[in-house]
Amino acid sequence: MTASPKTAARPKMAARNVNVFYGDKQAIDDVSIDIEMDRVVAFIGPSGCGKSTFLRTLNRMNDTVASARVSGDIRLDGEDIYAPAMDVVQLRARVGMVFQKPNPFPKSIYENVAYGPRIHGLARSRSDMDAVVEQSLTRAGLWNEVKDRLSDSGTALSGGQQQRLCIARAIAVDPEVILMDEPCSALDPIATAKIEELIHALRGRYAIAIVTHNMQQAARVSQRTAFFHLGTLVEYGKTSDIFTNPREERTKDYITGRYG
Ligand SMILES: Nc1ncnc2c1ncn2[C@@H]1O[C@H](COP(=O)(O)OP(=O)(O)OP(=O)(O)O)[C@@H](O)[C@H]1O
Repeated sequence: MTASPKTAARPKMAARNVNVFYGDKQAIDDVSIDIEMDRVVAFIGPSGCGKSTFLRTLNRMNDTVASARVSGDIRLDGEDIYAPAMDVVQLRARVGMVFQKPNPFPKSIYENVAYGPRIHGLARSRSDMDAVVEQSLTRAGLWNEVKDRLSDSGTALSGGQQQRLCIARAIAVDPEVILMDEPCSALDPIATAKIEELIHALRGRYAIAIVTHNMQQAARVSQRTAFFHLGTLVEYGKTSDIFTNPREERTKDYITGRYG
């Protein structure tokens, strides 16, 4: 189905008629959606409905799965991200990703953030790099907690701090879109609240898509919600409408906890 709520926002990414197969098994069935600038879209739906698979099509992370095959059309600012000429390393800098389990490199806090800008040539000098690291950690809400121990290992931080470090790492290469795949599922409620505050703070600067199992979280952090079921996009619209007045019976059943 095609789903694009009436909105003045500019689509940053446009997916049309996207299908994903793992071998013979179809995981995503004809999904079309716009990901808008300055907004957070939450992908919700029961386990196995294809949320992560669809999220991963948006920066070609499915390329890393040998059996995965993607068809359809996905554009970033009008540019076909599956075109043969697309530089996938560049794409993944423009469309960054934060995973379920925080995965800092086994390197210093500073190096975790500096690594991407260095390989993308985004800092010309040590002082440039220092500025990028400070700005990224500040935007990720972590600077004050780590500024006096930048040479400590990233893996020595708490889980919530590690996840904010991973967000700083994504931010450091100046992305346009940030994809988050259940970023709080390994975190306690306090660390989760910090990530949710951070998502609010980042909203004006990036287009953000978040997969979450937690419907309260979807309601708190997103302005748009996409409900997936059995690989299809059942309903997409304003978060307040999806949660208070869904059009589809299947959406209503899911948000009222009838299944999932
Ligand atoms: N690497 C893979 N190889 C084969 N099948 C896969 C692979 N990854 C996912 N699938 C299948 O694709 C379907 C969608 O999975 P996906 O992980 O995208 O769903 P999800 O909605 O994110 O689930 P969850 O909420 O449990 O994380 C499932 O049937 C799953 O078993």
